[in-house]
Amino acid sequence: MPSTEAIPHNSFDTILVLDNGSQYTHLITRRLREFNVYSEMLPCTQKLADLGWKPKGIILSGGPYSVYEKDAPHIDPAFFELGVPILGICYGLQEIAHRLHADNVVAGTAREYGHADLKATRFGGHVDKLFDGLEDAMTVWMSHGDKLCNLPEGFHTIGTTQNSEFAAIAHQTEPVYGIQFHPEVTHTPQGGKLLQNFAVGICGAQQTWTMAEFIGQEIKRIRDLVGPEGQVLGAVSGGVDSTVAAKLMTEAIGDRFHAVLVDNGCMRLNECALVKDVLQEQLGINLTVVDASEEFLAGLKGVDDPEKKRKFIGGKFIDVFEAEAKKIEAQNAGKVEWFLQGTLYPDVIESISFKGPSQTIKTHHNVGGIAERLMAGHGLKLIEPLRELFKDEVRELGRQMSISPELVGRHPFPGPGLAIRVLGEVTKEKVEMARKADNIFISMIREAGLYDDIGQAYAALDPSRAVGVMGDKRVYANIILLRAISTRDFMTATPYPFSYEFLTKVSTRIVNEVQGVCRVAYDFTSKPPGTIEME
Ligand SMILES: Nc1ncnc2c1ncn2[C@@H]1O[C@H](COP(=O)(O)OP(=O)(O)OP(=O)(O)O)[C@@H](O)[C@H]1O
Ligand SMILES: O=c1[nH]c(=O)c2[nH+]cn([C@@H]3O[C@H](COP(=O)(O)O)[C@@H](O)[C@H]3O)c2[nH]1
Ligand SMILES: NC(=O)CC[C@H](N)C(=O)O
Ligand SMILES: [Mg+2]
Repeated sequence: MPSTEAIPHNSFDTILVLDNGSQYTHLITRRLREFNVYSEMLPCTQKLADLGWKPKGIILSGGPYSVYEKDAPHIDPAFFELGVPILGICYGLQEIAHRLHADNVVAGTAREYGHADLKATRFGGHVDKLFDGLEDAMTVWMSHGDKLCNLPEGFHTIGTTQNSEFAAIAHQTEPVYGIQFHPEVTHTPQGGKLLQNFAVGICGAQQTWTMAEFIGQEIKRIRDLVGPEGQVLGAVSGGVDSTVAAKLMTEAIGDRFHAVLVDNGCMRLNECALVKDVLQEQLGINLTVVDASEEFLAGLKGVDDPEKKRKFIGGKFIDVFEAEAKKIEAQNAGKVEWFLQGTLYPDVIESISFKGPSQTIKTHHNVGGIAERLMAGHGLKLIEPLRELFKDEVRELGRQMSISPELVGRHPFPGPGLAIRVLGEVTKEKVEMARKADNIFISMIREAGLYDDIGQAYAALDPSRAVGVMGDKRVYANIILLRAISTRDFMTATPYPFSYEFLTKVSTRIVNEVQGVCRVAYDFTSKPPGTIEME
C-alpha cells in the first residue's frame, strides 16, 4: 500500500470531487487547482464514514447513467448531512433533485450537446453567490439527455436555457447548488470563475495550494516517513517526473537517496552522460549509472513483436535494478527500506475513477513491476511524492527547485527508448541509425526555436529498405520516419505542421550524415488512429 499519511488534504483546504463516471471529472480537480485550491477526486461509491478527513466542500460530477435507472450509482446520503456546501454538475444536479423526489428527473425529449445560452436570475443573498461577478447571459456547454422536470422542493431556479427550464438551481437556505452544464470544460468560458465562486466564495477554501508551499510540507513528510536512518532507492530516467521526484528526495534526505539510471542500449545520443552531468553534478543527486546495454541488446535479438519487446525490456529493467539494489545495500551500512516511484495523479485517477481503468493499448509501465517485486522480495515500502500532482504541477515543482527550464520542458521519452522506434527486430546498428537521425532532427527543431511548441518529436527507423542513388551509385538502404505531434494530454494528438522547407532541410541532413539511410518520410497520422510511438 502506498503511504497516505500527511497527504495534502490534511494540510490544505480541500474540495472533494465525487466521480459519477464522467469523462471530465478530473478536469474539475484540475480547474480548482489552477486557482490554488487543492482538490481530490474519489469514486461516487466512497462512504463518508471511510473518508477520514473533512472536505471544505463537495462537487458531484457528471456521469453516463440516468439517476432513475435501476443500477445507477448514488452518493452516500451522509455527505448531504455533513453540513459543507455541495455543487452538483449534470448527473450531480440530477442526483440532488432525484434524492428529494424520484419524479424530479426524466428523460428529456431533446438531447442537448454543445453550446447553450444560459440566463441567470438573481434572488439576493447566498443563492446568488455561484454567479457572483458573472454576466446574466452566459454561454455554457451541455452534454445530457435527462433533465429536471420539477424544481426540487426548497430550491430556487437561478439559471435557465431554452431546453432546460431548471439549468441551475440553488437551495433557498442551504449552500446546495446544481447546474446542468459543465463548468470544467473550456467551452464554458466562465466555468473557471464559477468553480472559484463555489470553492472560495461559498466553501471559503483558502487559495494556498502552491508548489512553493507543497515543497516544504512534502520534505517534512518524507523525513518523518523515512526516519533518521532510512535508505531510499529510486529508478531515474532523466525524464521530468523521475528527476523532480529524485531532487525532492535529495532535498529531504541527501545521500540516503540512491538514484539508479539503467543504460538499456536504446537511449538517445549521449543521454547517459548528459543525465549524469545534470543529475549528479548540477542537482547533487546521488546517482549510479548501470551500463546494461549489452544484456538488453542481446536479449532483444530475434524479437520483433512490439509487445514482446516491451515485456522483455520491462523484465530486464527489473533484473538489473534488483541486482543493483543488492549492491547498494552491500556497500551501505543501512538496509534499504523504501522505493521511490514517480507516480502522477492521472495514474491515480485512472485507477480509482468510477468507470474503472481503460483498455490497454500498449504495455507502458515498463518498470511498474519493479516496485511489486522489490516490495515482495525485499519487503520494500513505496514512497510516491508526486502522487497528488498533475504534470504541469510537477514542472512547476521542478522550476521551484531550480531544475533547469530545458530539463523541466523536455519532451517525454519512453522507458523502452529507441527499441520501440526501430520497427521490428532491434540491433545495435539500427539503434545507432535511429539515434543519429533523432539527434539531427531534435537539434534542428531546437535551432529553429520550435521545441517548446511541439509536444513530442523523434526519428524512428523503418528497416524495410528502399532504392536510392547517391553519388551516381545505386544504394539500397533504410528509411527514417520523422514524427512530431501537438497535444494537450498525449491521449490525442495531431501531426505538427512543419514548413516544407524545414522538413526538406532535415531530410537532406539525415540522408547525408546517417550511413545506411537513403530516404526520409514524415508521419502525418493523428492519434487516434495512430499512437505517438511507432510501436
Ligand atoms: N533508463 C532508465 N533507467 C532507470 N529507470 C528508468 C529508465 N527509464 C524509465 N525509468 C523509470 O520508469 C519511470 C517511468 O518513465 P516515464 O517516462 O513515465 O517518466 P519519466 O521518464 O520520469 O518522465 P517523462 O514522462 O518526462 O519521460 C521513470 O520515472 C523511471 O523511474
Ligand atoms: O515510459 C513510457 N514507457 C513506455 O513504454 C511508453 N510507451 C509510450 N510512452 C509514451 O506515452 C505517450 C503516449 O504514447 P502512445 O501514443 O504511443 O501510446 C508518449 O509520450 C510516449 O512516448 C511510453 N512511456
Ligand atoms: N453529462 C452527464 O452527467 C449526463 C447525465 C445523464 N446521463 C444525462 O444524460 O442527462
Ligand atoms: Mg521518460
